[in-house]
Amino acid sequence: MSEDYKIKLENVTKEYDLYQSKNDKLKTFFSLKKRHEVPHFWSLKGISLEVHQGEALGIIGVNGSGKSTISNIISGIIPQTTGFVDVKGDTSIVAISAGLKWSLTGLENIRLKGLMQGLTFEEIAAVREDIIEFADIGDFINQPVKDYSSGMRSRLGFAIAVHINPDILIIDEALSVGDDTFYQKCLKKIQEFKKEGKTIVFVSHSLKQVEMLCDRVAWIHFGELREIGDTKKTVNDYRKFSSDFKKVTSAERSKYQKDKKQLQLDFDIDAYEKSIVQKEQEDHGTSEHEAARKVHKNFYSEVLPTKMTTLTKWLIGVAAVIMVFFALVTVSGHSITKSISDPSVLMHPTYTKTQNKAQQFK
Ligand SMILES: Nc1ncnc2c1ncn2[C@@H]1O[C@H](COP(=O)(O)OP(=O)(O)OP(=O)(O)O)[C@@H](O)[C@H]1O
Repeated sequence: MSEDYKIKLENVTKEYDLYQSKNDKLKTFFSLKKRHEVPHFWSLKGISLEVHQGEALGIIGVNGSGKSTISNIISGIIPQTTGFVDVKGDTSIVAISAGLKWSLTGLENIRLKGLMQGLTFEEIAAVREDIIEFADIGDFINQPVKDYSSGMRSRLGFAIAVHINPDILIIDEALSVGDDTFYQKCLKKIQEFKKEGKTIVFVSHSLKQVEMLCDRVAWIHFGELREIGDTKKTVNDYRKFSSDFKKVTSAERSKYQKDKKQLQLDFDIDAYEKSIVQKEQEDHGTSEHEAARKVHKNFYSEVLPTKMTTLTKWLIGVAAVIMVFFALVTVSGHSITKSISDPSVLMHPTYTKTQNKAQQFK
């Protein structure tokens, strides 16, 4: 892979823990046992791809294959579990389900997204009218977004995203709602973006839209990159898979999906890391130790731990015990040395001076 990229993903995985309830989540968080007891699902099983400046990359795949997970990782909405992610520039995501704050009005959302993108108040004011005109939602701009129809939300989300001037535009199923006039307006805007040399990631189930807009396409299949390359070839291969899949019996279809999902449940991250180490050794002739060190660094250095390690849990436990001890020492009125030599005194507080005096006059 070259360094001349706008977006780079290398061996990216995403794991979700499948907790039965919030209680289970809390228990696992504080548990000192290994968390392997919780079933977990690997939404991405190691994705590597690059998107270049001025390129429009389409992402296609069946429902639940991991397309939105990828677009959300690129946008910085969710972190990857392992792997290297580098995005050079400001991203703006347009997704049916992401971006807008429902309790705020349309106008407040324009301000919020503008500020989040790093625009000044003057810059926001300069594009505000264009956004309102593009979104075409009339007086609703002063209403909370929760009162909008899904089409209105989508129009506003798209209008904001394309007017706050991002380097990278990520469009996740945003064109599937809204009427034809708005759709044509969006297509025109995306084409303008392309002409300006901006980078686009386009997630869609509409193969026609993908063919019209994308220079290359990545086909994601049950968490894996099944194919990436020329739009026509990749889309045709995907069409062939879909039509072949429709021809088999529904029992065969369910079995195929069930088996694929099972592989996502059984995915072994350590074995995957080892396979990358092996490839690194073969490709660069490095020693196993050196390859393992390099791969491990790229695999985990980017990722903030989302779970407490056992050591952290122990340290928090010890800190809690010390805090409780000092609280009891203070309340009991005994000295620290006495409390350490005979902790049972903590259960028998000393009398205060006033109480002692009161005792004398009894
Ligand atoms: N928060 C979560 N917890 C558990 N599993 C999740 C979570 N978010 C996504 N998943 C699972 O990860 C897999 C990929 O989801 P994702 O939304 O990325 O797929 P998709 O290709 O965008 O699907 P669609 O085409 O239906 O939008 C799915 O099996 C989904 O159930």
